[in-house]
Amino acid sequence: MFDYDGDTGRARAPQHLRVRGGAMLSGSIDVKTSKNAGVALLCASLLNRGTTTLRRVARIEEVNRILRVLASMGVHYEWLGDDGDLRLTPPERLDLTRIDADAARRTRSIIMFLGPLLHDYTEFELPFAGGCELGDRTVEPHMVALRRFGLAVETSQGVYRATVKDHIDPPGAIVLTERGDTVTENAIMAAARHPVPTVIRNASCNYMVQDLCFFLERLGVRVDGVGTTTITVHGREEIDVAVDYAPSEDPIEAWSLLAAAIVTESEITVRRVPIEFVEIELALTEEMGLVYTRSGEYLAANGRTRLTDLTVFPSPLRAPMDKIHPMPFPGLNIDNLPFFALIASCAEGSTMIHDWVYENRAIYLTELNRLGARVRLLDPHRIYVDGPVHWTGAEVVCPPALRPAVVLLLGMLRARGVSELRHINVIHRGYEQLAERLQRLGAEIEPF
Ligand SMILES: CC(=O)N[C@H]1[C@@H](OP(=O)(O)OP(=O)(O)OC[C@H]2O[C@@H](n3ccc(=O)[nH]c3=O)[C@H](O)[C@@H]2O)O[C@H](CO)[C@@H](O)[C@@H]1O
Ligand SMILES: C=C(OP(=O)(O)O)C(=O)O
Repeated sequence: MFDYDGDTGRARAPQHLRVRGGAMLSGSIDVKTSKNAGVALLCASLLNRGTTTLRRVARIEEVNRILRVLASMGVHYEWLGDDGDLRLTPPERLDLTRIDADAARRTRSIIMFLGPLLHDYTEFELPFAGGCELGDRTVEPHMVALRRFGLAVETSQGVYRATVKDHIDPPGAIVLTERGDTVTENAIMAAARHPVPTVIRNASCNYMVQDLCFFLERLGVRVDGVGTTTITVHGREEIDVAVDYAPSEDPIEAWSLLAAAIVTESEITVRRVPIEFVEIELALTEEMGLVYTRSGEYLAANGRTRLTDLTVFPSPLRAPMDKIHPMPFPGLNIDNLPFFALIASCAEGSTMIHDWVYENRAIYLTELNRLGARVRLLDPHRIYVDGPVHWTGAEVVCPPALRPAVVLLLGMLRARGVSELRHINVIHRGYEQLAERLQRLGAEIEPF
């Protein structure tokens, strides 16, 4: 399994990690900005004729892939310094005939080009959306929403062939058939340059959608109802603004780091946690026995998202009374669910975890059994996790899914002896220098 270097486009050799488990972690660590807002904002930059500057963007493969696609269409981008500040300058007209299909097929986020592109292009092709292997992920809700903006899509030979009608009736109120994050973002971006206000119902109000709305406000697009499931977008036909925006911190990275502390029974402080987006995870884990303190709140650089610093302490955990399951925000985030397999393995008793969202993701969590965990697969969506576990080192190949791969790495931090995690490139898709940052907290990890 090879991955590609975002800057050079060259195939990267597989990378592996050797982990000596058992080290206690200590100190504090800052959460980086989110992958999912990062990719949405890169797509949203296509709405703007002016220069888009994004601050502290996570330097991860998912971002690199979208950048490669944007560059292949003629967008000029440059990293400004070493802090992840990124400037994007669009060409007069995009060249949609030369899209980097290889980079595009490696990400699902490419689907979010549809909303911005339908404003200026009447016919274009995009490679099929790809990404982690989590089972089928529908694109139909995107098509249902975007059809109202005149988009028709035929699929053949690995591409979406899009045509856009010249004249459409105002879409008015759109009811999304799924409360998905990227479908909401696509509908918002389609509405952002539509001259008549569009109401979007059953909208996701998750963190990346909020960041996108805050960004659009900076572009002069009024968005009412941010943070609720009914959003009204007051579009502007032309957007030509030199915009500067800083997306907020990643609740999934925050929860990954808190899970690292829990599994290693360490005391660490995770700084810059977007608290609103991990509140349920935290409340649930508190019920399981987690002891933690939180600082006062302060605002993220976007001026809107509330952040806090969380310090977790070694705590004896017990299994929760009820099953753990995800829900659209404000529910427990589906991308945080895999970390509960790890947390439940540290708790006394049996925990049922129900992943109704993805067809394939729960299955990968049984890989924890190689480290001594007791994860029983009831069906493709439900697992029972028995704890507490005596973790032992093992050699494991990363599953082709980001979060389960990180869950394995964190399990290895606790496992007695030496473990090897192979083909960790999948982790680079969503985490910047995770191994190095864990090392700084005291984890004994060595790349090879
Ligand atoms: C780039 C990005 O932002 N990715 C996130 C986004 O992907 P994205 O928005 O693309 O998620 P999908 O549209 O694939 O939805 C995930 C799964 O949930 C199902 N579904 C979703 C909503 C709903 O109301 N009913 C329903 O059944 C879908 O059919 C699909 O099987 O949201 C996912 C679910 O939160 C997260 O895991 C991804 O990290
Ligand atoms: C499933 C995920 O994201 P994506 O939509 O990018 O595949 C994830 O972040 O775990």
